[in-house]
Amino acid sequence: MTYVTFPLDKPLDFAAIGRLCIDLNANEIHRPMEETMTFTKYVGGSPANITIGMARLGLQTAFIGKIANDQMGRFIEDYLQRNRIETTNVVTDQTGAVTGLAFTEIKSPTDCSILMYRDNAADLLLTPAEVQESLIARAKVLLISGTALAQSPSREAVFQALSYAKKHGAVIVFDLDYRPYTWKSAEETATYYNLAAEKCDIILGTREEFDMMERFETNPEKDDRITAAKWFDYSAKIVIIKHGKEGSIAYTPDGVGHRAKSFPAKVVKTFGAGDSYAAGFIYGIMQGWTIEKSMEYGSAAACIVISSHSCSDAMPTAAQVDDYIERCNRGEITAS
Ligand SMILES: Nc1ncnc2c1ncn2[C@@H]1O[C@H](COP(=O)(O)OP(=O)(O)O)[C@@H](O)[C@H]1O
Ligand SMILES: O=C(O)C[C@@H](O)[C@H](O)C(=O)COP(=O)(O)O
Repeated sequence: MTYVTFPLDKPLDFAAIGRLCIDLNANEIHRPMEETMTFTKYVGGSPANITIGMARLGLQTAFIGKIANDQMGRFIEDYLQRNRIETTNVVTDQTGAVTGLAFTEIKSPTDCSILMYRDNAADLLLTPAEVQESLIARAKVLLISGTALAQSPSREAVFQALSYAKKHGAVIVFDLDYRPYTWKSAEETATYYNLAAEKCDIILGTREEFDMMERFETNPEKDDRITAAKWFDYSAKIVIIKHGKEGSIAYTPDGVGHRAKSFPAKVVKTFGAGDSYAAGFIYGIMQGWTIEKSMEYGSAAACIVISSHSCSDAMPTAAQVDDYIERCNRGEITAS
């Protein structure tokens, strides 16, 4: 059964809009941030990670965003280009804004946290006029990520991108990517998330992210089926609710709840799971695979990333995902 139809005549497989940042991941793991002395620098930002994931899987990709006019901004642009990601709509800020930083603390395979430095971050300064309609017109898929809705003018830039995507028939994916510290109030957050979600074909988020969106609704049992059903009255064809290690469930308008097996992983850190899962899942759906097979692919990609030190740099190729699945099926990989 096909739930989403992609405009196959378009040359660009995937475009994402939003945050381009830096991850500084603790080198000394299994200790708190207070005792961590050194970090390794990677490109970060959830939509950037997903785009890197899609490029590694062999797709034609582009990014729409704004970088700081500094060494960090140039590092990000160079990394995207080395990964064959089109940067014609990566705009350089001219106001002195800086690159957002995410310092990660890896206390244990299950206890990780992120300290974000996002004052005057360049990515939130992308304006609607800077979003290239011609790029979105070429794309089969546009991915938006919730954090870009947190402030103007990036919020308006995302809504402008959504309107171009609708006009030109791109499939729209919404990764909720809710980072509370970027927002002023819970009411504002829920309002803009709901307005954006109405326009999207595929919505992916954790149970906690959907809880935030249901602030003005009644779902006392936090029932995934009730959560998903709302969006089928708008544009959604697939709604995925993620439950960490327990796996995820994908709902479709026919009322089916699709589940897929998850895989064991030797976990180094928990973050990066959602981004790699999104890349693997969207890739699978774009290949015309079933929802279950696509979810399985996303889960395997997630296992590879959480077993590694980085998020972006660890994004697997298709051969690496296939190999991981085969090794799991042969019982060669066990959980940590
Ligand atoms: N510890 C784990 N072991 C195996 N797979 C995992 C683990 N944690 C996450 N995953 C996989 O990654 C997917 C997304 O993870 P999740 O933690 O829900 O997202 P996010 O990183 O956005 O919070 C899960 O549905 C699951 O397939
Ligand atoms: O999104 C960020 O700004 C930080 C990411 O690069 C990061 O490492 C991360 O948190 C990944 O998020 P997840 O995939 O939702 O766990």
